[in-house]
Amino acid sequence: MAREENAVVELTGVHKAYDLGEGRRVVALRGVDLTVGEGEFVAVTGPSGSGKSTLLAIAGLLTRPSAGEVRVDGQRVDELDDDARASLRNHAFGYLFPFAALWPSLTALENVLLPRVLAGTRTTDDATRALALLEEVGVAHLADRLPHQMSAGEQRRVALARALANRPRVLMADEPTANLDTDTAERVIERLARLPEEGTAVVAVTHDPHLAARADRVVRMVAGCVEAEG
Ligand SMILES: Nc1ncnc2c1ncn2[C@@H]1O[C@H](COP(=O)(O)OP(=O)(O)OP(=O)(O)O)[C@@H](O)[C@H]1O
Repeated sequence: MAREENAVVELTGVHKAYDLGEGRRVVALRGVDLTVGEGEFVAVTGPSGSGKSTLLAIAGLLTRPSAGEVRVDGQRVDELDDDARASLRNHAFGYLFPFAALWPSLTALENVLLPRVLAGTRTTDDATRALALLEEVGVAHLADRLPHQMSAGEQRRVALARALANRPRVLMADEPTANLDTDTAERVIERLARLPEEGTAVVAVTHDPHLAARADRVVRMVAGCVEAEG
């Protein structure tokens, strides 16, 4: 298959089977091709169990495919060792899940700074930028709060700020608006929609038509295959 020049993440012929033990397995992906271009916003939709989260986990280097190829900036990454994949995750990817998963003993600001510490790339203006990221999603006034001192929606906004701390090449978002009130969901969608112009591509698994409507491309999964793109 011809490779696109500006592709950030490329999946080619990706299969994924989960082993349930005793010889049983579930086939989650059946030969998926997906290309995410630089600064592109891709929404992934489809019924429950169709393989959306598995696709996101493989494209985000959180899971290895059973077969097929995964490339980041043109380089094969499915066969890299765990350390190299972890380093790439820290430097090139941001992640957003339907739960905030903040570090409970760190304040909101410290949570946003954490990816910089983990990537070993901290600079003196990080705190200013972290505060600006919190400001963009309307929670800068909570910078000193611990996660348990914030509402679930506030924690999710802190998690979005944290996902952007390393200026990722790609943000992998799994149901980023699930269980959020309308205002918070709208705020999250607006922030995601601005990322492409900042050079960050977005892959968002979603059931939310408001979010899908803002994407450059909608990929629909059915039974482990990409059904259609629109
Ligand atoms: N860790 C796992 N072990 C075994 N089977 C799994 C595992 N994760 C997912 N599966 C199975 O793989 C298939 C695809 O699951 P996946 O979570 O990717 O679907 P999805 O489209 O994201 O679903 P949903 O919209 O319900 O979150 C399903 O049949 C699921 O039961």
